[in-house]
Amino acid sequence: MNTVIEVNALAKNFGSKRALSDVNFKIEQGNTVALVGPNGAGKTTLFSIICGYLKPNSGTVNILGHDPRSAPLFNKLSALPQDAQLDPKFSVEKQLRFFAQLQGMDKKTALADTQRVLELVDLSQVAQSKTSELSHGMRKRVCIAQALLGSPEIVLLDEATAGLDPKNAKAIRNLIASLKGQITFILSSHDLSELERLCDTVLYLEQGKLSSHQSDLHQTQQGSYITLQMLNLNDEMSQKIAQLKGVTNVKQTQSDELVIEYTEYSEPLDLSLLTLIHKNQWTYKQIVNGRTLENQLFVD
Ligand SMILES: Nc1ncnc2c1ncn2[C@@H]1O[C@H](COP(=O)(O)OP(=O)(O)OP(=O)(O)O)[C@@H](O)[C@H]1O
Repeated sequence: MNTVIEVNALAKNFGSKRALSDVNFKIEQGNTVALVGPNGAGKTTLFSIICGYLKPNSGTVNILGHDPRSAPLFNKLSALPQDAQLDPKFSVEKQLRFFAQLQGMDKKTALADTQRVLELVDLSQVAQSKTSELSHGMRKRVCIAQALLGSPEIVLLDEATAGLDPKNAKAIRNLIASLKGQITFILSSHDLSELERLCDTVLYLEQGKLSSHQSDLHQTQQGSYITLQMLNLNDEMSQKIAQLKGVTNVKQTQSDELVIEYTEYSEPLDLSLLTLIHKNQWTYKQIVNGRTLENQLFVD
């Protein structure tokens, strides 16, 4: 695997405010990375440094073997900033064509690529509309289309689906999923279930520090946990589940949800759980192998 982004001892201050402190991580080619953390954790600052919009106070960032601001990265890294703006006076097609030509495409290629990316975000029908005539969600999708112009190797999307209705949010998730592996994505979002479905790596920032860096999110976390949602969950159920062979810990994470930690035993735990539920005539809503990203990050 090739490392496409390497960040070492990164720090960024705004005056006396320390926004990032000693951040270190590596991202491999084709990873889909979730950048998560509470408000003010430093996500946008980190994005801005990787894109070259901001300079760090100290530390290094290496992208495809180059400094963030260097010419060889032109066209290889693109980004959708959180507050991306379009010019309201021009049509969607004209703006995207302009950005494509800025990337060095001739007029004909720029038009073809504009049409390609508009199709990807399902907006071909508004190509001739001015961006001021579009809804917020449509403008967001135009900005995503812009980030996909050319053939970027790395795409950073800050809150790509924020403000989109469920159908369009799903379409954008499907689009990202379809490009997974070909493009290295870094996605920032407060929607953990969305990131969980799309990402294989998570960077968790808290108060400017990277407090968790997990690779192979799904592979490493599955297997030793089961997340169980029960109807009318009560203490007796938790206690009986805790007594099953192989179970090492049972934690209630929501009013109807248990996260069960276990070590492998000859009988699969999901089977013994189902038998126990059936025997006691309890009703379960869902049994899932592994833990949700939310439980991985916020429940010890
Ligand atoms: N231009 C700036 N001037 C001063 N302080 C700033 C500036 N930009 C960010 N900060 C501060 O740096 C810290 C990190 O901000 P940042 O915007 O990177 O957080 P974030 O994780 O993106 O937050 P959110 O989830 O709310 O978008 C915050 O304390 C913020 O107030």
